[in-house]
Amino acid sequence: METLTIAQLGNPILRKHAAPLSAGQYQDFAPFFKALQHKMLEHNGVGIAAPQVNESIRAFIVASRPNPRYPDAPMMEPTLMLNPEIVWASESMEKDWEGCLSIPGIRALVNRHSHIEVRYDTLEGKEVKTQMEGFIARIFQHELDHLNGLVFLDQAE
Ligand SMILES: O=C(O)C[C@@H](Cc1ccccc1)C(=O)SCC(=O)c1ccccc1
Ligand SMILES: [Zn+2]
Repeated sequence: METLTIAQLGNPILRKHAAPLSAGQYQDFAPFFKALQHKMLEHNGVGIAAPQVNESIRAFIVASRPNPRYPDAPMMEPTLMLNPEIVWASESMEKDWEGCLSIPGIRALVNRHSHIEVRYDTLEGKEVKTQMEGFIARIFQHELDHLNGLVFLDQAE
């Protein structure tokens, strides 16, 4: 298991637009994605994006779970999402608290779309299209920002 370190705010990699992966590369990155998930769990994250561990590629993990801040958050298996996109976003927005593994100790209120429709590829190269709402939609938007060189403080209220 390669040891990864989490880039902190100020590291220019967090401000880059991450590169898409070609389907032929998915399996090559399998060991890295295992290490990425391990790192997220080590830090009790509910998500993590590849650029946060210095790999500027369009991949992240979403792993919602109930927690003190979001007691009714759904429990979901950590899900790896490759080349993820939002294909539709609701007009309605919701403000709630977020944290970031790259900006420890800071919480901020962030406005996010309350409902989104997303698409992404799985490691096996299968395309998934699905709707998200609530805390999962929030995590997805937070992680997608990381792929586009944004952090939650950029749109904090
Ligand atoms: O930096 C990351 O991408 C991980 C981040 C994801 C995230 C948390 C809260 C809202 C949206 C996205 C974290 O997991 S930070 C860890 C943490 O602060 C937290 C954990 C559980 C619930 C809420 C925050
Ligand atoms: Zn973050």
